[in-house]
Amino acid sequence: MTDDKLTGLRKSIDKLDGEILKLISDRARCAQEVAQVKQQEDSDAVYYRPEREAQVLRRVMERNDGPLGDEEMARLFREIMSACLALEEPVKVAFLGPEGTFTQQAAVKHFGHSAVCVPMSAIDEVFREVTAGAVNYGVVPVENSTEGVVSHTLDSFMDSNLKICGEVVLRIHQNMLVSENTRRNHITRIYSHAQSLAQCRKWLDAHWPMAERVAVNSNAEAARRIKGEWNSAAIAGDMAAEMYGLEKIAEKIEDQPDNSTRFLIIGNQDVQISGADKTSIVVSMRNQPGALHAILEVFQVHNIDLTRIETRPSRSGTWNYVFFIDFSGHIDDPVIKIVLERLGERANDLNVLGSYPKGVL
Ligand SMILES: O=C(O)C(=O)C[C@]1(C(=O)O)C=C[C@@H](O)C=C1
Repeated sequence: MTDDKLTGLRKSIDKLDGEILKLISDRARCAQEVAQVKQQEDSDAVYYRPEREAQVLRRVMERNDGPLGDEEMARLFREIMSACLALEEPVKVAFLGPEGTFTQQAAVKHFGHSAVCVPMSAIDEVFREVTAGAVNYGVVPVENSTEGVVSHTLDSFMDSNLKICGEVVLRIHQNMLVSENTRRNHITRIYSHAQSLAQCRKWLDAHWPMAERVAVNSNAEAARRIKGEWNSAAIAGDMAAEMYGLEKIAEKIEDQPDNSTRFLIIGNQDVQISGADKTSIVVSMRNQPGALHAILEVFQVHNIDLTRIETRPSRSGTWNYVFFIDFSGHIDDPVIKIVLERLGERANDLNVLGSYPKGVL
C-alpha cells in the first residue's frame, strides 16, 4: 500500500520535473534572445543587469507561498539566472582570494555558480583587474558587523574610477579547524585573518588562552598553513574547511551570533533603478567646525535614510576629512539629484561611487 503511494508520488515528481525542465529551457531560450536584442542595440552591450536580477529575485520572494522558504526559492532562481546569463555571456569575477575565502562565498552568492571566479591576492589587485578589463566585476569586503570597516577597500576607491554595481551581505560563521597531522592536545598556535581572530576573541580567551594568535592574509591561507604543522590550528569558514579537507573541532565560534560581512560588487557599469536602491558617495570637506553637520543636515532636510557614514583621512594635504556615505535612493531619483546638488555646494569635492540595488539574498 505505502509502496503504491510512493510509486505514485514519484510519478508525479517525474512529471513535474519534466515540466520544470521544459520551462527552464524555454526561459534560457528567452535569455538567448535578450542577448541578441542587446547585441543589436549596442555591439559593446552589457549583459549582466543587476537591477533586473534584483527585481526578478524580489518578485520570486514576494510571490512565494511555500513550503520552500523565500530565500531558498530565491537561491534556486539565482542559479537559473546565473546559468541563463552564462548562455548570453559568461561573467568573469575577481575576488579577494585565495580560493575558499568568505569573499568567494559572497561572489558565488551574488553571481551564482555559473560565473567564473578568479582569486586575487590583495584588494588593490581586485581593483586593478577590473580596471584593466581582465575581468568584468570584482568582489571586495567593505564592513563587518562586529569589527567595522575594511579601510583598505575604502582607500582603494579614492584612487579608482570604478563604480559600485551591487552589494551582498553574508552571515559569517567561523570554525576551529585542525588537519589530520594536528596533535590536538598540543596546539600552541592559531592562524587566521586579523578580523576573524578579533571576531572570535572571547571564545579564544575562554578555550585557548595560552595559544599564540597569528594573523595571516586570509582565512584560507590559515587553513592551508596548518596542513604542514602538527602544533597549529586555524579559524576559517566552511568553504576553506572543505577545500583543504580539515576537521571542525568547534563550529560557530564567533562572539556575535549575527556576525555578518557586507561585500561590494565593483565594475564599470552605471546601474539603473531597481526600485529599492542605495547610493554610495565620497565627500571631501575642509577641516572646519560643523563640517559633518553641514552634510548631515542635507540628508535630514530631504528625509533621506543614511545607512552608513565612515570617516577616512584624506590622502592629499588639501582636505582633512573624507566621508564615505551610503544612503537609500538612486541618483536618478529627483530628490536624490537635489540632495547631491546641495551637498556639492557645501563640499570641496563630491564623487558618486554608484547607485545599486540593495542586497536581496
Ligand atoms: O533581462 C535581461 O536583461 C537578461 O539578460 C535576462 C536575465 C535573466 O535570466 O532573467 C539574465 C541576465 C541579466 O543579468 C538579467 C536577467
